[in-house]
Amino acid sequence: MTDPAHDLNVTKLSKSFATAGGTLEILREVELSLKSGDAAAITGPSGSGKSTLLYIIGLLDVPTSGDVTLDGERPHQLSAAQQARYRSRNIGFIFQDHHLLPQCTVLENVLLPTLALAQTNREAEVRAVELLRRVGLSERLHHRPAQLSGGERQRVAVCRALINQPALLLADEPTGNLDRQTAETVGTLLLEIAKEQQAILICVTHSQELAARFPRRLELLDGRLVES
Ligand SMILES: Nc1ncnc2c1ncn2[C@@H]1O[C@H](COP(=O)(O)OP(=O)(O)OP(=O)(O)O)[C@@H](O)[C@H]1O
Repeated sequence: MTDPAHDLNVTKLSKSFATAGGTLEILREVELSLKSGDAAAITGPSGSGKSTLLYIIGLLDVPTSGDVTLDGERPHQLSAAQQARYRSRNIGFIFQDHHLLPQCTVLENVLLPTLALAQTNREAEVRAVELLRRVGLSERLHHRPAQLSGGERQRVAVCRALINQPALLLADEPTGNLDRQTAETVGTLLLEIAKEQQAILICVTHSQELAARFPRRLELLDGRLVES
C-alpha cells in the first residue's frame, strides 16, 4: 500500500483579490515544504486565507504569484483537462460537508474518483472495501448517505479521498460539523490512514483540539504561515 516518497513545495505563494474597495492581499509569499508521512494542521483567524491556501494547493484556485510543486511537477502549469486528471490521481480532498452523492451507495461514492482514472473495477473495489472496513463501515457498503450518521458520512468521505492513494490529502475543517467524540474518531482515522499510505496531510481547522494532534502545527497570520 506504500507509495514512493512524495514532496510538496509551496514557494512565495501570494494571492490577492481585486475588490471595489481595493486589492485584498490574502496570502503573502507563503512558504511550505512537506514530505510523505508529514501531517500539518493550519489554524488562523476567520478570513485569514486558510481555505484559499488549501484550494490553491489542491488546484481548486490559482495563485496570483508563486508556485506549488508536487514531486517536482508544477500542476498549475497544466491545462484544465490535465489538471482534472492530475487532481484525481494525486490529490484527495475532504470538505467540512461530506459532499457525498445522495443517489449512490457508500461503496459507489468511494469508487467515484477511480472512474476518472479508468482503473480496473475489481482492483478499485477491493481497495474501497478494505478502506471502508478500516473505518468501521463494512456493514454499510450498500447503504445510501441519508441512512448514515454525520460521522459515518464523513468517514466515507475520508475513504473517497484516499481511494486513489493520493500523494496529497487536503482536509478543510473535516470535523467542523461533528460532535466532539465523533470528531475525535474522524481525526484519528485521518491521521492514521494518511500515515499508513505515506500521504502528505494538510488539515485546515478551527479546532485547537484537532490541531494539537498534528505533528506540525502552522498558523496563518497576516498572510504568512508561521510555526505555532
Ligand atoms: N473571490 C473572492 N473575492 C474577494 N475576496 C475573496 C474571494 N475569495 C475569498 N475572499 C476573501 O479572502 C479572505 C480569506 O478567505 P478564506 O475563506 O480563505 O479564509 P479562511 O481563513 O478559510 O476563513 P474561515 O476560517 O472563516 O473559513 C476572506 O476575507 C474572503 O472574504
